[in-house]
Amino acid sequence: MSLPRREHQDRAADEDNRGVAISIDGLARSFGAQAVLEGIDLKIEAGSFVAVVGRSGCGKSTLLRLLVGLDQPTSGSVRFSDPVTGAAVAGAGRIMFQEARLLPWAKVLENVEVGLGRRRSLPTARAAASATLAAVGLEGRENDWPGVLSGGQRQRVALARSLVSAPDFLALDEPFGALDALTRIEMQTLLEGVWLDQGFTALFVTHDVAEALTLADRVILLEDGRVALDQVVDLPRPRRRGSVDLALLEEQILKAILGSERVRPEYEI
Ligand SMILES: Nc1ncnc2c1ncn2[C@@H]1O[C@H](COP(=O)(O)OP(=O)(O)OP(=O)(O)O)[C@@H](O)[C@H]1O
Repeated sequence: MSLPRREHQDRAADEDNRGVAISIDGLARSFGAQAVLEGIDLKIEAGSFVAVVGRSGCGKSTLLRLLVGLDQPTSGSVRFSDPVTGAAVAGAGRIMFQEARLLPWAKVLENVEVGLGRRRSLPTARAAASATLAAVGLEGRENDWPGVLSGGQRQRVALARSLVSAPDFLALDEPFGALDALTRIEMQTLLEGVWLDQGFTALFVTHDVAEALTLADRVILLEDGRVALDQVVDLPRPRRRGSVDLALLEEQILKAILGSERVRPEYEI
């Protein structure tokens, strides 16, 4: 099932846009003597899609965990605010991981309802979970057990569980990293569709620079605990995979990550 698409530009002006603006100031996190994040300063526009890339261990997951309140910073702050009034709002973000982390003893629909927290006892919970499941292309699979689903279908359920509460911010930690190449493209298209439709602010961690450029308005490179590159991706959607524009940006970001002398010939344009 496909979702209705709205143009990105239209969505920015849409009063129903529910994304929050995020202001990250001097955010630092150390584990013992290891300073993982050393002072991250970022302003994230409400409803934007920001990708975070960087070498393994540079602190991408640590940043996401701090943003959704799964961890506390050593210093610095994160502020979520209403884009219209500027008033601070309590962070109501959700996070999606590389593994679906479904409850094996609960059916698909119940797994989605888990995303509602205490609101799952409301009479509207079941309908909300069904509608969200349909929006991720799993209509009719409500009563399946997670064990019978493919990896891609399990990630669809995980996405539905993240979205059912209508979050204003969604953090995604390599959500498609374990999927095969074709399923990954399908999931990227699905995610872009629900993001365009629902207007939440998205922060997406990936090792795959091409994936970041396909989806994001902005690509942030983390290195040595800081933002080493902040690249705006001002290309129309849906982006054409393999286009020259994307390839040029990919080369630039890979050079920033690997160092220009270490970019292998296949990345040269
Ligand atoms: N709870 C923790 N206790 C101790 N060290 C931690 C903890 N969480 C993360 N680290 C360390 O912080 C560093 C950054 O980890 P993080 O998972 O944020 O990196 P990453 O960029 O997401 O890596 P990858 O791309 O491999 O997933 C690593 O050296 C890791 O061992």
